[in-house]
Amino acid sequence: MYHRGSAAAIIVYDITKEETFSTLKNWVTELRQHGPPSIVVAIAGNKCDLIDVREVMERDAKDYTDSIHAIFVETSAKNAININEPFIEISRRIPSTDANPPSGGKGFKLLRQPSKPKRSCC
Ligand SMILES: Nc1nc2c(ncn2[C@@H]2O[C@H](COP(=O)(O)OP(=O)(O)OP(=O)(O)O)[C@@H](O)[C@H]2O)c(=O)[nH]1
Repeated sequence: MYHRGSAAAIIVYDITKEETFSTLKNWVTELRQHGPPSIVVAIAGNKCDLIDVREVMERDAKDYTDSIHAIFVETSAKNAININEPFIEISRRIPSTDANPPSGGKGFKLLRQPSKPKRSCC
C-alpha cells in the first residue's frame, strides 16, 4: 500500500469472503499508524449482488466503519451499484486546500502577462 501524501483511500473487501474483511482491518491499522493523519478512508463491500452467499453482514461492517469514522458503502462492480457514492462522499470530506478562495467564489481570470520588450545589444 502506497499512501504517502494521500488525501483519501478506498479499501475494498468482498462481502462473500469473511477473510477479506479481516484483511481490510489490517490495512486500516496500517493506514492509521503510518498514513497521513487526516486521510479520508472509505470502505467498500463489493459484490453486494451476491446476497445469497454473503459472509459479512452489512450491520457488522457498518458498525466497524462507524467506529473508525470511515465512509461505508456496499457496491456491486458487476451491476454498477454505488460506484460513484464513495467518491462523492470523499470529495465532501476532503478539506479544501485553499484557505483564501477568491472573493465571491466566482473564480478569477488568468490574464496573459504583457511580455517585456526584449533587450538587444545593438
Ligand atoms: N458478482 C460479482 N462479481 C464481481 C464483482 N466485482 C468483481 N467480480 C468478479 O470477481 C472476480 C474477481 O474480480 P477482480 O476484479 O479480478 O478482483 P480481485 O480482487 O482481483 O479478485 P478476487 O479477490 O479473487 O475476487 C471476477 O470474476 C469479477 O468478474 C461484483 O460486484 N459482483
